[in-house]
Amino acid sequence: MKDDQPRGHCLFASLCACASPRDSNNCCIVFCPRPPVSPIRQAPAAPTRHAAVPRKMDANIVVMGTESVGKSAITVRLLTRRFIGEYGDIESIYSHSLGRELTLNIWDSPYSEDLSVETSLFEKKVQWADGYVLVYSICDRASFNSVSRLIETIKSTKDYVGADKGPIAIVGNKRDLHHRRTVLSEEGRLLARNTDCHFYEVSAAEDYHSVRTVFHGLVDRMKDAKLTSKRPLGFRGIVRTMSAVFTRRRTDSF
Ligand SMILES: Nc1nc2c(ncn2[C@@H]2O[C@H](COP(=O)(O)OP(=O)(O)OP(=O)(O)O)[C@@H](O)[C@H]2O)c(=O)[nH]1
Repeated sequence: MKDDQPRGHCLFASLCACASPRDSNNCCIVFCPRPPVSPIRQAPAAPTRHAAVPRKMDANIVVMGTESVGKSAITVRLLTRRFIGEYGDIESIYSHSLGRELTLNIWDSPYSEDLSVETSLFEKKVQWADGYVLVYSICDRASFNSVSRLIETIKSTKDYVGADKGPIAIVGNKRDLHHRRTVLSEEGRLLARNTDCHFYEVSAAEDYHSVRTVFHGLVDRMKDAKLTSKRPLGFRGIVRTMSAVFTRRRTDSF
């Protein structure tokens, strides 16, 4: 797509940081209403008299963690294979095709200390999610501590479906900054063992494959759990939620 062309149906083209062209399947769906984002797990197969057409499944993953741990960097690395250094503070849900069978929806939300925003969004995230990527920075002890609290909060949320059906990956990011490390790998591993989660260390800055392993591992576990229907949240519901966040932010900045 040329730079001077209009960006498809994107409602917020000037804000949208999505690197995918508007007419591809991998698109930032908060801003572009075209790709389906229904949390319904299995789209009905088209009726056919011939051999069975594989059903496309949706897998929803929420990426959480405190400020600047690299949530957006990890998400963008997975989607584009690139590390661009600086990322906007934009609440986004990205849709990404994994082969013909699966669409991965990834909800990347900037950290907010505004508890009223966080609390109202948190339950929606848990309701929506099939799996979780909880990120901390290996150079930031407070971010690691906050992952423990996040796990407790997720597990105590009424819509949480349990570790088998809602797998959680604990991800220590910024492994390239090992000279500034304040959290040992062993601590991450131990936390994962004690909380029935899965542990990874990655560098969004330097390594695509470690990031890919996190998401693919999670998806494999979700497939194992045979995704079941959850209460639909609906695309409109999510867009409204996002709009509320943007409105609030814009107001707050004055
Ligand atoms: N060295 C290094 N820097 C990283 C890595 N991942 C992210 N960063 C940097 O860390 C900073 C924060 O990254 P973001 O991806 O914006 O972090 P975030 O968690 O999404 O931050 P919020 O949206 O503010 O909550 C940026 O300056 C990134 O360039 C990494 O693996 N290594």
